Amino acid sequence: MSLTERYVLAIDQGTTSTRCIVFDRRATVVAVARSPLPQSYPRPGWVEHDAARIWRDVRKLIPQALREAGLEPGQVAAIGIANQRETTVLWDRRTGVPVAPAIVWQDTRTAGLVAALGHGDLLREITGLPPSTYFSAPRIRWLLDQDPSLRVRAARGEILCGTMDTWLIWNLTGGDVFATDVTNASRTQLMSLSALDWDARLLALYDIPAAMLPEIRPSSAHFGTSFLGVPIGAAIGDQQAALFGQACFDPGDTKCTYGTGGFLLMNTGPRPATSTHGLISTVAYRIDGQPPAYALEGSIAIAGSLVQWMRDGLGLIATPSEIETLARTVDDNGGAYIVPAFSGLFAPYWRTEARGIIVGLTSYITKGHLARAVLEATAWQTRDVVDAMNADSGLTLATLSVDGGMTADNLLMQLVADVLGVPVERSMVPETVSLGAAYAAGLTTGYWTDLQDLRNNRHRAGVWHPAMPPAHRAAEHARWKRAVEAAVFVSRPAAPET
Ligand SMILES: Nc1ncnc2c1ncn2[C@@H]1O[C@H](COP(=O)(O)OP(=O)(O)O)[C@@H](O)[C@H]1O
Ligand SMILES: O=P(O)(O)OC[C@H](O)CO
Repeated sequence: MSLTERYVLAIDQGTTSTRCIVFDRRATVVAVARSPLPQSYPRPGWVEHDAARIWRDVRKLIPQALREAGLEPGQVAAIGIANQRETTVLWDRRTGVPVAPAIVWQDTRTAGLVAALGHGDLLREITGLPPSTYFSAPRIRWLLDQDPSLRVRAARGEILCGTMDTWLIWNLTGGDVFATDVTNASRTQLMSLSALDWDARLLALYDIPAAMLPEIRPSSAHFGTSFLGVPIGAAIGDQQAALFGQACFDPGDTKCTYGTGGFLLMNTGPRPATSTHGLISTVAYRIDGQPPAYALEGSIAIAGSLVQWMRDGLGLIATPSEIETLARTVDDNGGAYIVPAFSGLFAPYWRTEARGIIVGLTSYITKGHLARAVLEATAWQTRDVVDAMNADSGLTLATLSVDGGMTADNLLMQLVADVLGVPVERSMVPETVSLGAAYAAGLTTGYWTDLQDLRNNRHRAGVWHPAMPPAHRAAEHARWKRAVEAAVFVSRPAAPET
């Protein structure tokens, strides 16, 4: 069979679901198999996943996706893995059984540990990341602290540690390959962003034995052979995978994935950028044999979840898509602004203590104005991150590539273009995370030749051009900024993890 008749299978192991998607050479989705992933909240601030279930789901979904596509394993050229980042599991090398539930990236149980650890400047300098419960290292430390015998066994290499990519690779290869990729490793807070290797100073600071950590490989590289006999050609963090799937290969190329939250990444080229404006400096991807590409990242905590709150908390809409219909009943926000700092403000503010507010209320305000303010809040939060990206990178955003469930909202897309003053382009393939993993895997095995081959696959489902007069944009921006100040003003005392 010729190479062009084959397919690539991507695994997208996300926070709320696991998906297996089969793509053809033109990046068309041929089949999708998915399974929801329950989250456990055993205590306030704790969020856990059952890692054994995640593996069982993947084990089941791969054949399911192949069946749906009508394919034999021999027709699959490569498997690529994209995964929720930072979520961490420890397991016994001999039995393959996790020693505890996986601790999810949203979990804040390590707040006290992070505050006590200090060394914020050192962490930022080596890893590009601020001290936070968000990253893996505090979780590994916390797990090892629960049982002193674990640290001893980890030092002997009997207990292994990994993010979901590592866990899946280890299981897919029957325990043969214990490896992660640079993007996932860059979110552990144990890897040097410039050396792209585990950093001895950080391992000492966190008291984590090197023997329990996987080998770090490029994102697009060989990760062994899966149980199907198909090579695993990539592992890459899901937000970086979306950047790759959007073909953001050049410095300045930027994407935003609008789902529950919003994740913006800007490709900053072959050297790490230093952020002085509240962004994370991270690895975008690395293709085997090539220099790495770095990225600046800004996360918006509340985007689509504000729409969910309008539905579930306020009962103003019955489905997310109704937010657009409601917002279109008015011409503007009527002077109302919503700052959705439900769990503080993320990038670029990092004000954990801020709380959500609605300002500008008069008896003129209707639910239509509130719906409009909900969508505008996502647009202005995007603007805040983009301003920080332009300032930190010295580059200027030319267009924003977007994907994710919330991009179904055409009014939101127009508002984002309006407040940024640049075009917004929605990708034809909504599953950009999976596509990025497929691309990276297909490059490894020669299914796709090079980045140009991937660029040729890029098609836009829609483009929105800025239509807001600049003076109006500037005035609205100033009012949004004052609303953000008010959200910080109504703050609660700072939580220790900041
Ligand atoms: N038409 C819409 N307008 C606004 N928000 C929407 C619309 N459709 C979905 N959403 C929001 O998008 C989110 C789901 O997007 P998705 O990419 O599936 O998220 P995730 O991957 O984070 O679970 C939900 O928070 C939902 O409220
Ligand atoms: O699984 P998602 O899409 O919510 O992404 C999670 C992020 O990788 C967390 O950093």
